[in-house]
Amino acid sequence: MSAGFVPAMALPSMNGVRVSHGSLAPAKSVLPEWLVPQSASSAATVHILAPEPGERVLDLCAAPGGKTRLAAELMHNRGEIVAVESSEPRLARLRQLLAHAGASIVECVLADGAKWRSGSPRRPFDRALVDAPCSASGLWPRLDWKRVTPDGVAALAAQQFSLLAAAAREVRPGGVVVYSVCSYLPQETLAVALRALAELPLELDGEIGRGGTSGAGLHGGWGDDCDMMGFFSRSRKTSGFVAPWMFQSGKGRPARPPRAAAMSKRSAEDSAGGAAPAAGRPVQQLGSGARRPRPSTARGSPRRAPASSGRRTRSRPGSPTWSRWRRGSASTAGWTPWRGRSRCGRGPWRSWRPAKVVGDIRVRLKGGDPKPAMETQIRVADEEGADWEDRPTAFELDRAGVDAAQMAKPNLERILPMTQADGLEEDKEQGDQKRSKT
Ligand SMILES: C[S@@+](CC[C@H](N)C(=O)[O-])C[C@H]1O[C@@H](n2cnc3c(N)ncnc32)[C@H](O)[C@@H]1O
Repeated sequence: MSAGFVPAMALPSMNGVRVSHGSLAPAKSVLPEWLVPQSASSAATVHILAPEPGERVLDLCAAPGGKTRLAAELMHNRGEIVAVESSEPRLARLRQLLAHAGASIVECVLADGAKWRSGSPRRPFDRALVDAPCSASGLWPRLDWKRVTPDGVAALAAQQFSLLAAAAREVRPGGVVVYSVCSYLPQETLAVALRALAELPLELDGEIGRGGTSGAGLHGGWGDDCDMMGFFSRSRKTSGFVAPWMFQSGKGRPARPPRAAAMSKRSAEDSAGGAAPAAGRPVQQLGSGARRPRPSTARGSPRRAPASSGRRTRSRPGSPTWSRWRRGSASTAGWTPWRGRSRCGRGPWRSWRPAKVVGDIRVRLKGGDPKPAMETQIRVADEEGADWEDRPTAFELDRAGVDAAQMAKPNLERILPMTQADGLEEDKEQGDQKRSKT
């Protein structure tokens, strides 16, 4: 291990790494065939979905299949994944990739995910991933802004909602739905998630992240009802993503979430304030004003108190601003969903900024065959304009080491506390700003 490097248990447990310097091409040439490059955001999304061996999982927008493949891996190739894709050529790529990976539990289906029905209502899915088609604004600067129009974004948002509705329909009560897009735009992220919470029988896990959490273009506007996780990097080779945790309302919700302790979920009774919710109705009305009492967790430890109750409620369902978000006409005036240096300055949303960076995982490849080495850096910038704080680690890539690392627990425990601290910083900073204005 090189001097100055500290062990950071983070990296390999994500099952996905980011090559942040240079192109992926050299990385591919030194990576052994059995080690497949995947972006950190893609990997994290699947860890949020957290499929377990033996479960039934629905992947509604599956091709080219990186997330499906990782899901199959996390399930130890046991259980069932139905991977739906609407494009035939892309479905062919998906099949090829899965065959190459030996993921034999995946059934590939050519269909419009929004209309697809499993046909076996007695066997609903445990989890569903809606990795929806989007403007890909999070992929800037790879994105061609000319292709992104407000009308196009509105259409994508409508499609995302339809896909979410299909997922909500197919998932069992208590099952998990993860919605992810590579976009900063609130029409596709915030507005879709809010609409889903208001109109579908879905409920955010109120435990994770607390207080808006973690960049991703969603930092701030949600008070304590928001559970988002995002990775945005200021580096050029970056992708962003947003992944709200949601789960189907109703009985049967797991008392504790799989894998990440921080992802505990309310029981049906908790989420309805004492009474089990009626099936098919939204159980969480964010705009209702009243904050539910916070029950204790399944482990018996008290939940965190809300950081700043009542703060910034104007974007909640039913409010005029929320309606404007839905129509895509809301302005960001007086609302500060993003901080950080603007890298989106060329688009029609030039006043909107990328989220503050909350974390990034980088990998630098050194050496070559027969023993390539990876040098990883966990980087965090917790203030606007702040430079990265480097917490790198290095390890040698050999088959045994990587296998062991991939079996390790996901990195969410490490990332989530980071993002929670992030929310606290935000509270403090906004308080300071208010004070200096008055
Ligand atoms: C963001 S990509 C998904 C990436 C994929 N989950 C992965 O990890 O490789 C979105 C995919 O959804 C597909 N798609 C778009 N509309 C769809 C629909 N209505 N139903 C199913 N798939 C759709 C697109 O063809 C595209 O392959």
